[in-house]
Amino acid sequence: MALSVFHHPSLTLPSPPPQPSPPSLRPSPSNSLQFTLPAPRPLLLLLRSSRPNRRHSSLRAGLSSAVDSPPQTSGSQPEKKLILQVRDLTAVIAESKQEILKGVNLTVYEGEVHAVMGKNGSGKSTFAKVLVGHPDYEVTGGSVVFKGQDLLEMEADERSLAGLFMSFQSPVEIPGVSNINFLRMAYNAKREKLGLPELGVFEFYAYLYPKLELVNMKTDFLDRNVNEGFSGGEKKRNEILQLAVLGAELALLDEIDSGLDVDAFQDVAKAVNGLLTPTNSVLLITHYLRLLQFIKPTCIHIMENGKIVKTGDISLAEALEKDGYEAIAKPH
Ligand SMILES: Nc1ncnc2c1ncn2[C@@H]1O[C@H](COP(=O)(O)OP(=O)(O)OP(=O)(O)O)[C@@H](O)[C@H]1O
Repeated sequence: MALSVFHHPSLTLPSPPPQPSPPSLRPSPSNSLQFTLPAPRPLLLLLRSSRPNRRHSSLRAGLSSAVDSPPQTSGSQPEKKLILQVRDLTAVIAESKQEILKGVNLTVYEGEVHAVMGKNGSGKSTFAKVLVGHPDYEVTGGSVVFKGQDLLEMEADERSLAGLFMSFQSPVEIPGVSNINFLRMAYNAKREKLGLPELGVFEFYAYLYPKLELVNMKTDFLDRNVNEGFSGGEKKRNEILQLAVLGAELALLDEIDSGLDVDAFQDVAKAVNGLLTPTNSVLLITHYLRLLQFIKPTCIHIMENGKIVKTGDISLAEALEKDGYEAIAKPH
């Protein structure tokens, strides 16, 4: 799921590209859907449920030691804006109350790319999903400040409108909603929040078309239902298309490199790099050094058993590739 898009839509709306090809929207019954969908809370659709993820009342004291990014500024350089500050975040699975996050600490400044690595089941995806307010999880302690606001007090769609985007490891299918309708609804919801007029079908297509090129995606995918029948690689491209359209000040990208063929991997990595600006930030979850050689991280964090246990530079991922987790993921 971003505009140079990583910018807030209001700041980055391009002037309509000259003579876009007419949208491949046919005045068919299926297309009429796009005009009749209920008021857009499209990001909630991606979370599968509209159950809000409210902060648990019994907040506990932090459990782990802080592991932040290295110092961000030096000497006369202008101070960077703090985008995300996670302190001692704990969370459980809402249904079973099993604790998954056991005190996560992480600080992200504007323009930074953070990578979170870790063994299967260590809690990486849960961390990202908790940040976007996924209803499967309940926060039990700690704090998250996003651009100066208490993120945990915000509903999932408010988080998205505030500039947080997540591309899911297993993107959800949304039957009955075409990709272009979904994108337009989500984008117009952001514009509405900014007090901007909605974009009509043709205006939106003009805005969308260059982004399709960015991710090297065929227009055929616009008329198909969101992710329905998409291959794994097509879903990943579609996630990055969503990001390109919606923009984000912080994009959480969960294993965008998994299941991609060589060409798709390069397209996706290039597209993410193309969306990076000095003022937006990315948190990448990945298992592979290869992605981090394309999208250069500011820092790499290793998550183990629901905590970040180590933070370093690219050499951490290199050591991991060479020696595996046992060799490097020792709590300090
Ligand atoms: N909704 C859920 N219901 C039951 N168990 C869950 C749920 N969400 C997460 N878990 C469990 O929490 C643990 C952490 O899962 P998570 O998906 O965050 O791991 P991960 O580090 O992203 O793993 P991977 O690298 O395999 O993607 C796992 O043991 C997982 O089975």
